[in-house]
Amino acid sequence: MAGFDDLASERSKAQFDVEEMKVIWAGSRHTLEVSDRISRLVANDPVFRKDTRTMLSRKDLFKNTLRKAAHAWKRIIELRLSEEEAAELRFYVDEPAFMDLHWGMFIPTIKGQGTEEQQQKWLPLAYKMKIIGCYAQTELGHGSNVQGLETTATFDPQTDEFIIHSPTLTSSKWWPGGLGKVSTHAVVYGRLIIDSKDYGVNGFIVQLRSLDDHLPLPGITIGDIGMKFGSGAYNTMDNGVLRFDHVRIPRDQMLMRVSQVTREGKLVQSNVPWQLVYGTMVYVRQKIVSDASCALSRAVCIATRYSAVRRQFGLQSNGIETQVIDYKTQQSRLFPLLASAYAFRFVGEWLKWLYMDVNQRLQASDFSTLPEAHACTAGLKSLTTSATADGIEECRKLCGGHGYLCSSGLPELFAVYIPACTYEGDNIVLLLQVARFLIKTVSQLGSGKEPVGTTVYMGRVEQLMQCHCAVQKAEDWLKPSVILEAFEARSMRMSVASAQNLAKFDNQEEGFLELSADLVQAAVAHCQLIVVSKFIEKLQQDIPGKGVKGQLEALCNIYALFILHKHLGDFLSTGCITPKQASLANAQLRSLYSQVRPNAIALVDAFNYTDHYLSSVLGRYDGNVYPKLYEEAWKDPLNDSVVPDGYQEYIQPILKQQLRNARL
Ligand SMILES: CCCCCCCC/C=C\CCCCCCCCC/C=C/C(=O)SCCNC(=O)CCNC(=O)[C@H](O)C(C)(C)COP(=O)(O)OP(=O)(O)OC[C@H]1O[C@@H](n2cnc3c(N)ncnc32)[C@H](O)[C@@H]1OP(=O)(O)O
Ligand SMILES: Cc1cc2nc3c(=O)[nH]c(=O)nc-3n(C[C@H](O)[C@H](O)[C@H](O)COP(=O)(O)OP(=O)(O)OC[C@H]3O[C@@H](n4cnc5c(N)ncnc54)[C@H](O)[C@@H]3O)c2cc1C
Repeated sequence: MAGFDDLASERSKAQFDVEEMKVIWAGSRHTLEVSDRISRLVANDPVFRKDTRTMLSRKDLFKNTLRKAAHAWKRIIELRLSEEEAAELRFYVDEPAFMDLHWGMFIPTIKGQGTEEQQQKWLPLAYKMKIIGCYAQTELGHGSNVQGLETTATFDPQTDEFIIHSPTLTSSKWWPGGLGKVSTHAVVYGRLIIDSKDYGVNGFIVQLRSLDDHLPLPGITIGDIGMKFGSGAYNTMDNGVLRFDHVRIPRDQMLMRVSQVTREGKLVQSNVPWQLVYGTMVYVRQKIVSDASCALSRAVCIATRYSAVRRQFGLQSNGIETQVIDYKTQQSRLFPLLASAYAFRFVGEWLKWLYMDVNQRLQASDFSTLPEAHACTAGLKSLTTSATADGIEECRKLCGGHGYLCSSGLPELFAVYIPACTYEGDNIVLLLQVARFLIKTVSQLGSGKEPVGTTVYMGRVEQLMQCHCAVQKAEDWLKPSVILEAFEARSMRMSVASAQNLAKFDNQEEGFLELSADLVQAAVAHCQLIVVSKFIEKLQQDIPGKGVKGQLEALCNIYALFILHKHLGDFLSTGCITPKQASLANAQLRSLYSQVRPNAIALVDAFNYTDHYLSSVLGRYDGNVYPKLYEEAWKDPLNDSVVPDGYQEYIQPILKQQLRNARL
């Protein structure tokens, strides 16, 4: 049978130890064990079925999500799951819900921005889910511009309270997940006003709904903002609207780690930088980078398996057609995405480390690495989510017509994923933050302040502005030092050119706006360098398992040379490489595709995804695509009856009309 045989035969061709690659992908043997166990637990639990999701009405879909969330919480308690296991369970349940915001933003905000006393008061309630919280920052009129928020929190010294108010329609909170129908509490961001003076944006814990009957508290108007893109998809989430009419909260519900308001109404700044008010966004952006590798690898797994099962044209001697994965065009679209999935996995791992490191330093009042952490999380969030959103759509096209069916799993994955390019910071706005950081770094070169972290390479500005790529033959592109130098030189030269152009403006802010499109490209170049360099660093670690390191080297080179090929204009116009070297890079890329080809199925098997998680007929582990596609079609509610509802009202009259016309 086609499919079964194809995938079995592909697996037998693998030239590396798949089980060891699974460990590399998971991060450790322990993580693999946890993820494997929990994914099976979820797959075998009927409550977590997801095959009807795209066909449910919004109300039924939402109720179904509530049921799953409640069941997930019950299982977490019953099985005494650790935090790590609970997070895996949430991952494999694979349905955005209010819990994500409660655990992913509300709790981290209290931890990061609350004082010790505030943490002691609120965290136990939140951990036991006696309250459910969300993160209410964005407003109808302001999302990207956080300093432009309009909600006010005015201190009333008479009662020792803040009055939370929405002064305009555009100040209505708009978008927060979990807010619309579920959350009992929110961290609300608003302008702190004391004695008519505006002290900028701060976070406040506000109770929204009664803990007895879930009704909104007096002065609060609250609801869901409506259907979003795609069927199923992110519509499991109750993104909400919220307005305050002079709602009073006690003074101690302002999050006071960064600044405190005293009983007398005095604002006292602590020694931590005010940017910590933005801290939750740094945490979540870091998480989003790891999630990008999951979403991309999932799409790539589906497209790769299907490409080995699908056959078109080119009858071989045995009378069967060619597997589409053997077409070079298919490989040149698919394998860079496979390589990107691995690249994002490793840069995500590194970013997690960076975040932990900065957090530890913050606890010890060392704030020196905060700007670097902000630039890296913002830039990599932007780079990886944009590439993943595009990559999922490319995987849909790689699956031809069947990729457009919901049963392929790709339309819903795309619809769920694409808002990641917007939430936690619009991707362009975030790249502009990176650009500011780069321009600042360049402007400080030669001032005695050495660049640190991911900008260390800028310390070699003279060498990087002048160096010439040493490639003479295609294989030279396999040397990590050659690749690194080309990427460093490109990024350096683009940042320096932007800084030089900026210097021509009398007004730097005006210049920044005028040059912003170029600045964004410089930021992309820097972020791509980070991804390439972290992949290369990963390969310098001890990597056990037959053939594993070789496969990862091939993927690393594919990622780097694919990016070089895609952004050839940058590399050529900055003089980092010559046209001849570009064509050698392309030749090397083709040869790398041939190297990966026999291992492609094993490389996606290493993600260790269950069929439940993939939820794709095309990506099934056994490759049994056609019988299952056929079977799925019959499950559509339209096929419940042979003659459709509406036949007599709408089809029959047309047919009869045509009959009369024909007789005329
Ligand atoms: C069943 C139970 C299961 C349990 C387990 C569950 C597990 C779940 C766990 C985890 C899941 C995690 C995932 C969570 C789900 C994700 C869903 C997503 C939901 C979406 C949420 C949102 O979207 S929230 C809203 C996000 N909003 C934004 O991102 C707004 C973007 N805008 C900004 O960030 C700022 O406005 C901007 C930075 C653009 C501009 O700031 P501004 O102050 O106006 O000015 P600027 O001059 O540019 O900056 C000043 C100064 O500050 C520096 N800086 C800026 N930002 C930061 C920062 N974040 N950190 C540090 N520093 C920062 C900037 O560089 C400047 O510095 P200097 O140049 O002055 O040195
Ligand atoms: C699914 C989803 C879930 C969300 N969940 C939450 C949540 O839980 N809590 C919460 O508080 N918020 C949430 N948000 C809101 C989200 O954080 C904002 O939508 C996001 O920060 C982008 O802001 P915006 O919508 O104002 O976009 P805008 O800033 O209005 O962007 C519109 C366009 O303008 C461009 N633009 C904006 N500023 C600049 C600039 N300075 N220079 C150049 N171009 C610019 C952008 O690139 C974009 O093309 C969510 C959003 C979505 C889609």
